[in-house]
Amino acid sequence: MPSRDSEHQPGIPLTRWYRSLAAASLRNPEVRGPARYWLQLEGSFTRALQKECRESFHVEIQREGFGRPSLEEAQRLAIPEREQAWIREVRLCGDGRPWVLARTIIPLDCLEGRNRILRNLGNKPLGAYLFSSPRWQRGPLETGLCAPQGSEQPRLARRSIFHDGNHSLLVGEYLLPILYS
Ligand SMILES: C=C(O[C@@H]1C=C(C(=O)O)C=C[C@H]1O)C(=O)O
Repeated sequence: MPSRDSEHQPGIPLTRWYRSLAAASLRNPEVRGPARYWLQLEGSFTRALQKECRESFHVEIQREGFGRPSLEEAQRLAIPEREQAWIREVRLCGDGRPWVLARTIIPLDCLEGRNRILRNLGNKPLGAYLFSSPRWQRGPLETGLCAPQGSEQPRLARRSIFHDGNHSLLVGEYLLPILYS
């Protein structure tokens, strides 16, 4: 069954998540179009975007701090419903314009020890940290269908959990149409 996330903050669209691209395609065949490459890319999204840039790539923080994840996110991460987490929302920008919105939920127990650095990433891409260490393993990619907003807002998204031993964090990436059209 797809899961519906209904408590998101402004900027990140309401999104219905599917276990696979095939399952999402039954609702919206657009996932099989040019966006498919980005939805299924296994390696670092940051690195792949950097390669597409002609001039520059940067991460722009939209929101970073403690907050309450949505109920759906808490369930996905198997953390208590009302527990605070570190929430990071950024725009990944190529050649001066945003290409992707990203929302990351980092549970409290994932911010301890060497992972304390996750609270101080600032404009450094999270992907660079996650993919620089073999400790972090990515779980399966989910495909998201976003509630309709403006024509320049995300319609499609991807999400996965990264695991470091017993600790997990949830990274959602929302593709702006300019990335693939
Ligand atoms: C997980 C990755 O990290 C990217 C960088 C992010 C950030 O800096 O907050 C957020 C999500 C990703 O798009 C990746 O590069 O694959």
